[in-house]
Amino acid sequence: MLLKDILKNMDYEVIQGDINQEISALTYDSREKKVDSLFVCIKGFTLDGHDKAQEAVGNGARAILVEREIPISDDITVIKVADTRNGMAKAAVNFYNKPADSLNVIGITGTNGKTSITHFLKVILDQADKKTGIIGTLGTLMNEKIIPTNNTTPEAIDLQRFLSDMKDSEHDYCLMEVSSHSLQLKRSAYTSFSTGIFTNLSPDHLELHKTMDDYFEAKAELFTMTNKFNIVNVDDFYGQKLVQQLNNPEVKTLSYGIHEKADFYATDINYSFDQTTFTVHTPNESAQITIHLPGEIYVSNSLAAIAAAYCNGINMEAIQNGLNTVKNISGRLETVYKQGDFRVVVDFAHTEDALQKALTVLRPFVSGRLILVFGVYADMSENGRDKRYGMGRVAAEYADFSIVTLDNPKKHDIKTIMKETTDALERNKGSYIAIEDRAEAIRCAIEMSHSDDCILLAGKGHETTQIIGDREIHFSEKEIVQEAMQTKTF
Ligand SMILES: CC(=O)N[C@H]1[C@@H](OP(=O)(O)OP(=O)(O)OC[C@H]2O[C@@H](n3ccc(=O)[nH]c3=O)[C@H](O)[C@@H]2O)O[C@H](CO)[C@@H](O)[C@@H]1O[C@H](C)C(=O)N[C@@H](C)C(=O)N[C@H](CCC(=O)O)C(=O)O
Ligand SMILES: Nc1ncnc2c1ncn2[C@@H]1O[C@H](COP(=O)(O)OP(=O)(O)OP(=O)(O)O)[C@@H](O)[C@H]1O
Repeated sequence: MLLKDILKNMDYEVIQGDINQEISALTYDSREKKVDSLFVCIKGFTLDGHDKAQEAVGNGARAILVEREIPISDDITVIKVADTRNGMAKAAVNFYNKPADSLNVIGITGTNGKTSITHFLKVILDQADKKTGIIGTLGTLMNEKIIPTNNTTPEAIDLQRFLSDMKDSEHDYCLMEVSSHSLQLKRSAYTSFSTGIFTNLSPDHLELHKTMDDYFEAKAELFTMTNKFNIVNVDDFYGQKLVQQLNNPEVKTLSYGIHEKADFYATDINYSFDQTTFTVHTPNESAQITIHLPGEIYVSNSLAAIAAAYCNGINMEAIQNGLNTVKNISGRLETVYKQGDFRVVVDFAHTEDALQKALTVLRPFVSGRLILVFGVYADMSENGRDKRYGMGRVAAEYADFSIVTLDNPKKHDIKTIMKETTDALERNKGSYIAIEDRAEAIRCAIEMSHSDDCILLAGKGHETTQIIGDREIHFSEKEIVQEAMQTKTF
C-alpha cells in the first residue's frame, strides 16, 4: 500500500522523503526484520522507540512515524504526528482496510469476567454455526487454533492484523477482551465494535490510571466505539454510572443484573459446586439455563453473554445448549484435584473484589476449612500498598487460614510485598503463615489439609509461569498439586 494511503485521515507533517512509496509492512519493534516497512516510534514505559529508529532502518524500515524529529539518513521518509500511538492505530486500520467493519466485533471490558464471557459467547455462537474468533488473555483463537500473545489486547498493528486474518478466513464474529490499558494506550482506537459489554469495575491497574475515575473513563471509551448495542451490568456501581452517561440514540443500551431491575435478569437460581441452574428473563421470553461453574459471578457473566447473543439475533435454544457445554474454563474456579469432599481449586482472582467473590462462592460448599494460598501482584506505589492491604483484609475475613506467598513479584521488593500483605492479615486478625516460595506454599497447604477442606490457589489461574526479577520460570499449579497429592494421606 502507498504510504500516503496508510496516512489517510491523519494529521501529519512530512519531515523528509516521499509518501508516494510502497510500504509492505508495519512494525513498532525495531528488532523485527521487515523489508520496506513503516516503523512507528513509541515512547514506552521502559524505553523510547525513537532511539531505536536506526536499528529499524537496518532491519528494513523505509519510513518512520515519529513524535519528535530524530537524526536519520536522507533516504528514509520521516512523518511526524502529535501522538504516535494514535497514529499507529490509524495507520494499522488503514493498512488492513478496516477489517472490523466486515466482522461482528463484540468488545468486553471491565475489571473481572471478560475472559469467562468470551468463552460463554463462543460456545453459544458455535451452536448457532457462527464462525467465531477470540482475542483475549488466553491468546488469540482463530480457526480453532490458539496463537499466544503478550497482552490481553494486542498492540494496534497486531490487533488489526488478527482482525484482518479473521476476516480473510471468513469468521462471522470476533470476541475481544478490551483492557483498560488498550483503551488508554490507543491499541484498539478506530476499531468499530457492534456491541460493547461492561462487566464491573473495582480497584486494579491503578499504577496506570492513578484514580478510579480515570480507570472508569478509560473503560467508558469503548462505549463510544460501538454501533449497535451497549450491554451493561447494573449490579455494579460503575455500570449504573455508565448507563446514565450513555446517550447515543443510535446505539441501544441494555442492562443485565441479578440484584437490580434489568432488561436481562435471573431468578430461581440454584447453586451446587459443579452446576448452577437459573431462569433467564429477556425482554421477550424466559428460559431455563444450566451452567457448570459455581456461584453468582458466573450467573452474572452468563447473563452478559446471553444478552449479547440475544441482541445479535441468536435463538434461545443455541444459548441454552451452548452454555450447557462449558464444563470448565482454564484457571477459573477450576477444580484441579478432588477426592470425596476435599478439593483443590485454582482461580485467577488477583484483585480484592475477585478474591472476595471467589472465597464467597466456595464457602457454602466447604464443610471443613477454606484454606487460601495467595500473593499480591502490584507495584510499590501507594495504590500497590492499598491492593496488598485490601487483599490481605479479604483473606483474613473470608478464608479460615491463609498462606501468603508470591504472585509474579517481577522486580518489586519481595520482603515489602510479603510484609505489607501479612500486616494486613495481622491487623484484621486473620490466621496465616507466610512462605515466599509459591510451590512450597502449595505443598504446605496440601500437607496441613484435612479430608473435608477446600484449598483455593488464587492469582495465577491459567498462567504457567512465575516472574521473579527478570526471570520467567515454568510454574504450573496443576502439576505441583498432582505431584504433592501422590504422597498425601488423610
Ligand atoms: C506496561 C505496559 O503496558 N507495557 C507494554 C509496553 O511495554 P513498554 O512500554 O515497557 O515497552 P518498551 O520496552 O518501553 O518499548 C517501547 C517501544 O519500543 C519498542 N522497542 C523496544 C525495544 C527495542 O529493542 N526496540 C524497539 O523498537 C517496543 O516495541 C515499543 O514499541 O509495550 C509492550 C509492547 O507492545 C507490551 O507488550 C507491554 O505489555 C506488558 C507485557 C504488560 O505487562 N502489559 C500489561 C500491563 C497490559 O497491557 N495488560 C493489559 C491487560 C490487563 C488486564 O486486563 O488485566 C493488556 O491488555 O495486556
Ligand atoms: N463477574 C465477576 N465479578 C467479580 N469477579 C469475577 C467475575 N467473573 C470472574 N471473576 C473473578 O475474576 C477472575 C478473572 O476472571 P476473568 O479471567 O473472566 O476476568 P478478566 O476480566 O478476563 O480478567 P483479566 O483481564 O485479569 O484477565 C476469576 O478467576 C474470578 O475470580
